[in-house]
Amino acid sequence: MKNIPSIQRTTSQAKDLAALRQAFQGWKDAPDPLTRLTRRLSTTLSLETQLGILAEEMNASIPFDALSYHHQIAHRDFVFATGMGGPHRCEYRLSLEGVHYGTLTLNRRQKFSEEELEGIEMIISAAICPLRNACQYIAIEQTALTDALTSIPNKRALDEHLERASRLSDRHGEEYALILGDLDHFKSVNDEYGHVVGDHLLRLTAEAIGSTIRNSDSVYRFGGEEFAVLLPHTGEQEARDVADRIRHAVSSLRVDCGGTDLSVTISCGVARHLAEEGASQWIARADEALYRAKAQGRNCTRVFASIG
Ligand SMILES: Nc1nc2c(ncn2[C@@H]2O[C@H](COP(=O)(O)OP(=O)(O)OP(=O)(O)O)[C@@H](O)[C@H]2O)c(=O)[nH]1
Repeated sequence: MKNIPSIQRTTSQAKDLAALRQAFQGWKDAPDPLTRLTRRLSTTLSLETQLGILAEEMNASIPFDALSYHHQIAHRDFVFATGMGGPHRCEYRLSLEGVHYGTLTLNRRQKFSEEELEGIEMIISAAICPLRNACQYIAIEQTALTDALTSIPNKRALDEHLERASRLSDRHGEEYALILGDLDHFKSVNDEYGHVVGDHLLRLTAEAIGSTIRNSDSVYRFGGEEFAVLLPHTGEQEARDVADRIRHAVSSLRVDCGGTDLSVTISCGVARHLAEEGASQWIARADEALYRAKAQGRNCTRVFASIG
């Protein structure tokens, strides 16, 4: 075993420790605005909460009438705004190591002085690293909830949304329906035309389903060639109609495979949410309905309630 030299305490170390103790006290009690700002920002990875803290701390040093922030993260617009505008504005494109992290705008009724603009830049410089971390956190979270092939939400996102829908349905009596759709004989598409064509068809299917449903509905890639659609404020009959529209949209897809037009069909199972039911039971009933649709000839819709 290697010998570890014994640690000698020197007078300079004692001084360093005293300075550390003093710095800690200062950091803990946060007398200066930048220390307080960075300390508060480091307590959260929520970009919204961070921007609220930034607005509060900024306003304490440089009063403003409105602060807004805009950034596109993982193809989605993130917008934060607080206060009401004013004719004078200063805008900052936030960036760190060449990467853009959004645009921050301050508005005020009075013009900003040079000293104030300098102060704003100092505050932004102190906040940029935590803001970068929060932006990256959103992007990572988004990636974890998105299917890489089709760019639509994945099964993990569906599980989260179904749990939330179950709770809302129980608490407020809102109607929710779930459609599970599974492409028919998809294995033979891969076998005959190859995985590249299969992948292309999966992307087209995701788009076709997405363009068939309302804005308030959401589509997910549930598994390999299986999709799910969650429909708020939707009863059984309405959900069946949506499933039939999805079937029509998917069967209308054509992929040109060197002279032959490839087409597919999809089978759908529908289940509305039942009181006190958790996400997994709800999915299981929709899956049961889908199983019936497959067993009863494919390219058709079956609703769980109508079984038996
Ligand atoms: N190209 C491609 N194929 C996939 C992907 N994920 C799953 N698959 C394929 O989807 C096929 C699913 O086959 P099966 O479960 O037998 O179902 P099926 O052939 O669609 O038959 P039915 O569902 O009974 O109508 C398999 O060949 C999988 O390899 C993917 O990401 N890309």
